[in-house]
Amino acid sequence: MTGVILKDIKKSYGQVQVLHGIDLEIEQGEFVVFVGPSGCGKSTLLRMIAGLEDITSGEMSIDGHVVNEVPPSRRGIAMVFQSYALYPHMTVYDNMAFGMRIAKESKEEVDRRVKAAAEILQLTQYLERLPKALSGGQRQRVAIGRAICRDPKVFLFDEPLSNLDAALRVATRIEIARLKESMPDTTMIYVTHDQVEAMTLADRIVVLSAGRIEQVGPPLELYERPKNLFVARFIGSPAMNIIPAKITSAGPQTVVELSGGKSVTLDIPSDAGQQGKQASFGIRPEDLAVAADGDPCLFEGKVGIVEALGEVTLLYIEGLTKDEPIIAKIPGILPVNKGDSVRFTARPEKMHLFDADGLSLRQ
Ligand SMILES: Nc1ncnc2c1ncn2[C@@H]1O[C@H](COP(=O)(O)OP(=O)(O)OP(=O)(O)O)[C@@H](O)[C@H]1O
Repeated sequence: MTGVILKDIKKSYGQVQVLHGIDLEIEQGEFVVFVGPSGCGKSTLLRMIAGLEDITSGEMSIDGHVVNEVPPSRRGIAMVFQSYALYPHMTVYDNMAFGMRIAKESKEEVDRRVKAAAEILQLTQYLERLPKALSGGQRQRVAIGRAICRDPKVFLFDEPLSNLDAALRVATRIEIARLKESMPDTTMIYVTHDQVEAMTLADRIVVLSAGRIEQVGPPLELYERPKNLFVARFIGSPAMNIIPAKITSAGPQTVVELSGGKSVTLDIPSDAGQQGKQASFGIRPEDLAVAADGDPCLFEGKVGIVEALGEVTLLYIEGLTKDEPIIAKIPGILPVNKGDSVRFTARPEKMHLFDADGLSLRQ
């Protein structure tokens, strides 16, 4: 069964078009995360699903019904924002019960739903407290609890963790993962800037750029098989290294010459028409390794900066690309110093190649 369908959804503010035709089908019970650079239209799209923004053109359905003209209160959605917006003079219990009391639910039903939501979110012991006596993470859980009590068909989250400090973010993210498990039939749509939230919570990630969808897929598919340079650079942190290259031989395997002169053979096929064309070679920092004797050398580079984090060492290698250094993320502690020359290797299946238009040549 389908949860939310967007067909050629466009949005303009006056003369400025911010969404250029979004097509997306979200299954009932799916957890979908919207990511993309600031200003790409994530929040606008979410607010259009909520009914807080008009749809300029296109068709939107929720649960099989076209909702373009349906007001927010009748869409069966609940939304959790960055700012928790709790009533400061009401207890946690009353904050969560408020919407149901307005809707004239029976006292027993209100009590049942508040207690069930508090149980899911581990808020039972805080029900009599006022919001000011809670941490930021607990307050956000109350805001989520209030939304659960409305028993929505679709749950919308607009960067719900961005006001929390690092430790609370992790704890609350885990609460949201648990919430997803406990509400398997509820469709969830979540906007975030945070890679870890997107990678860990999503069934599918939607990558947006300048009001268009770049790619939709499960997190690891986007990580391992980005369709284009934009997604390759956007998913993963530190970002994928991109080295300008020229295709010197096309065929079942492709041979490229990296800027710097090194020749690399990739297990990626290319058409004869690619011969002689410019391309971009991609390798993730975590897919680079220091070459041992006998390993094929991908390239040799001089180390500019060493960041020893204990768990991993980040090496910034200079001279291979004009603007940004190549980054290598090597597990553990490495006896390497600034100025050392290091030979790197990588497994062929971890290499990426993009044509002159930025499209991946991997099938
Ligand atoms: N009410 C408005 N009037 C005019 N332009 C708007 C309005 N709301 C948003 N925009 C513009 O629409 C574009 C998309 O904004 P939106 O808030 O959806 O981006 P976003 O991807 O959520 O960004 P961020 O990650 O910074 O929150 C931006 O260029 C923004 O300036």
